[in-house]
Amino acid sequence: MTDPTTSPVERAGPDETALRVVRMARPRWGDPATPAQLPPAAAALIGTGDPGARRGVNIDEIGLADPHVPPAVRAALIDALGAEHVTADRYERIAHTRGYSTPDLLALRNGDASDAPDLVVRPGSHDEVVAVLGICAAHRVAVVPFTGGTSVVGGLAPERAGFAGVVTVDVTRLDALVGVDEISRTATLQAGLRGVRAEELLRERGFILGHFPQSYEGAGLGGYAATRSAGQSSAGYGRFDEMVEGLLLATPRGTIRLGTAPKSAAGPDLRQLVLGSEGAFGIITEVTVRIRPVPAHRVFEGWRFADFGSGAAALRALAQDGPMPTVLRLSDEVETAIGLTDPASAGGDEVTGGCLAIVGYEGHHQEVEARRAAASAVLEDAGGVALGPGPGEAWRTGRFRAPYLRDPLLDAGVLVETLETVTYWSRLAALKTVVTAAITDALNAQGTPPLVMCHISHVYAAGASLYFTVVCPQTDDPLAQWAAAKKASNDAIRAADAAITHHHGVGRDHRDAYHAEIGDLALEALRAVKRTLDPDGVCNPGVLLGSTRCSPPVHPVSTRSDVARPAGG
Ligand SMILES: Cc1cc2nc3c(=O)[nH]c(=O)nc-3n(C[C@H](O)[C@H](O)[C@H](O)COP(=O)(O)OP(=O)(O)OC[C@H]3O[C@@H](n4cnc5c(N)ncnc54)[C@H](O)[C@@H]3O)c2cc1C
Repeated sequence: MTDPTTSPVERAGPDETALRVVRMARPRWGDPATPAQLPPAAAALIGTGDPGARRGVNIDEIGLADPHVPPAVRAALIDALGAEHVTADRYERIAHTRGYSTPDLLALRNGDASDAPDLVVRPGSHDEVVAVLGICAAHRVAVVPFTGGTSVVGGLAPERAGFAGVVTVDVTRLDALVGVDEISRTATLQAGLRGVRAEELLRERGFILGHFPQSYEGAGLGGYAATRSAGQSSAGYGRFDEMVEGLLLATPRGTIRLGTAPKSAAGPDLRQLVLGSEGAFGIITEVTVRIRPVPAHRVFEGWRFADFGSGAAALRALAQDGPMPTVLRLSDEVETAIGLTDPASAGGDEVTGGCLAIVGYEGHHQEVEARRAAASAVLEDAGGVALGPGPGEAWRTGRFRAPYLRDPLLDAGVLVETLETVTYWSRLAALKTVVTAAITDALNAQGTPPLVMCHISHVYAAGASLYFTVVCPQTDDPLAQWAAAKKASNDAIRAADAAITHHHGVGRDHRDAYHAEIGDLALEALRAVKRTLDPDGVCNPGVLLGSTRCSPPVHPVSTRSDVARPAGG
C-alpha cells in the first residue's frame, strides 16, 4: 500500500492520459515494451518453481491451415479495398485469432490457431464495409467484425461449418473523429478508433468520453458498442451503452443509421438492438457519443470497511441516495489482502485488513469538493474509515497494469481467469457465496484449490455487478480445468437468477446461459431480426444467437446458385 499522507498531485503517475495505442504481441497482453514481472512477494506467495515452465510455443511454432476462401472472393475483396488491405499473412491471421480470455491464450500457447481467419481485410470507409459484407454474403463466407480483439467470451471465434471460409473485418482504419458538437456535447467517432486514441482526439478539443475499461490499451469504440462495455468510471459517466446517442450499422442488406435525436417516442429504441449485438447483425462503423469537458480536478481515495457486507451497504447508500462519486468500487477481504487493487504491491506485506473501497471524483473543483464531502459523510456513517488519497492514487496509476500480470502467472503454471455477473442488492451477498462455492468446489475436485477474489465495480440504484478473479495451480490440461470451473459458475449464476454477464458480453462462452436467461420466444425474435438483416447468416455465426436457420431468400445476392447452404443453416 502506498503512503496515504502524500497528496494526490504528488502521487500522480501514468494514467489514461499517458497511454498510447500499442500493438500487442498476441498471445501476450499489453505494450510489449513494458512487460510485467511477477512481484517477488507474489511469486513467493504462489510458490511457483520455474517462472517460465508453461510459457508455451513461440509464434513460429503455431500450426496454421492454408487459407481456403474461394479465389473469386479474394479477387472481389481486392477489387473493393485494394490489395494492401486484404491479407492472408500468417502473422496477421494469428494476430486476429480469437480474443484475450485465458482459454484463448492457453489455446495459442498450445500452438492451436484453428480459429484463425482465412483472410484479414481492413476497409477504409463505411461503404467499403457494406461492399465487404455483400461479397461475403454472396459467397457464404463468414465475417468476424474485429476492433481491438480483446473479447473474453469467445466473440471472435465463429462457427466455420457450412461456410466457404472466414474473413475477419478489422475496422481499425476507420479511425477518424468525424465531428464534435460542442453545444450538444456530443462527438461522432468512427468505430475503429481505439479507446486511447479516441480520448486523445477528444482531449485536443477540451473533452473526454470517460470510458476506461481495464482493456483500455487494446479495445476500441466498435467493440465497446457491440458488447455494451462498462468502464471503471461507470458510477459517474455511465456504461458505454448509456453514452451512445447514435450509430451507423453496415449490414449485408445495406445501412441503418440510428439516433436522429437524443430521445424519441417513435417506436422502440432501435439503438438498443444494435448495442450488444456482437457483430451478429452487421458491423458498426460510427458512433455518436456524449462527451464532457476535461475534468479540472480529480481526487481518488481509499476507504476501509470491516467486511464486505458493510462496504456493500455503503456503496448501496451512495447509489440509491447519492451523491455518486465518479469511481466507486469495493474489494472483498481476499482481494484486499492480496492487494489486487494495486498490482505493484500484489502479494506484498502491506496488507490492509477488512475490505478496501476506492472512491474517485472528477469534475470542477468546487463541485468535486462538495460531492466528496457529502459522499464521505455517507461512507463514514456506514462505518467506513478514510485512508486518504494514497490507496486511491495507487489504484488510479496502476489500474491498467493488472492484466499484465496474467502472462507471467500463466508462464509459471498458475491458472488465472476472471468472470462477472450482476444482480439486485437484495440478492448480492447470496450470489457471491454461491458463485465462490461453485468455483471452489469445481477446482478442489481437480486437486487445485483456488483463491477466489471478488469486487464490486459497477453500482446502480437497484443492484451491482460482482467481478471474480480466480487463481490456482494449473493441471496438465488447464483448458479442461477452467472449463469445469466456468460451467460450475455459469450454472450457479443461472440458478441464482442473476444475469450471465454484466459487461463482458455473450460471445460463444455465455451463449447457452444467455438463451436460457431470455427464453425461447425472445431468442426467436432476435433470430428473426438477424434473418432480416443477414439472411445468409454470415455475420459472426455462432456468436450471441447460435445457429440461425436461413429464411427463404429476401435479397438478390442470396439467390445465387453458387452459394452453398449448410443443412439447417
Ligand atoms: C484484460 C482485459 C480487461 C477487460 N476489462 C474490461 C472492462 O473493464 N470492461 C468491459 O466492459 N470489458 C472488459 N474487457 C472485455 C473487452 O475488452 C470488452 O468486451 C471490449 O468492449 C471489447 O472491445 P474490442 O474493441 O476489443 O472488441 P473485439 O474484441 O474486437 O470485439 C468484441 C465483440 O464485438 C464484435 N465487434 C467488434 N467490433 C465490432 C463492430 N465494429 N461492429 C460490430 N461488432 C463488432 C466482435 O466480433 C466480438 O464479438 C476486458 C478484456 C480484457 C482482455
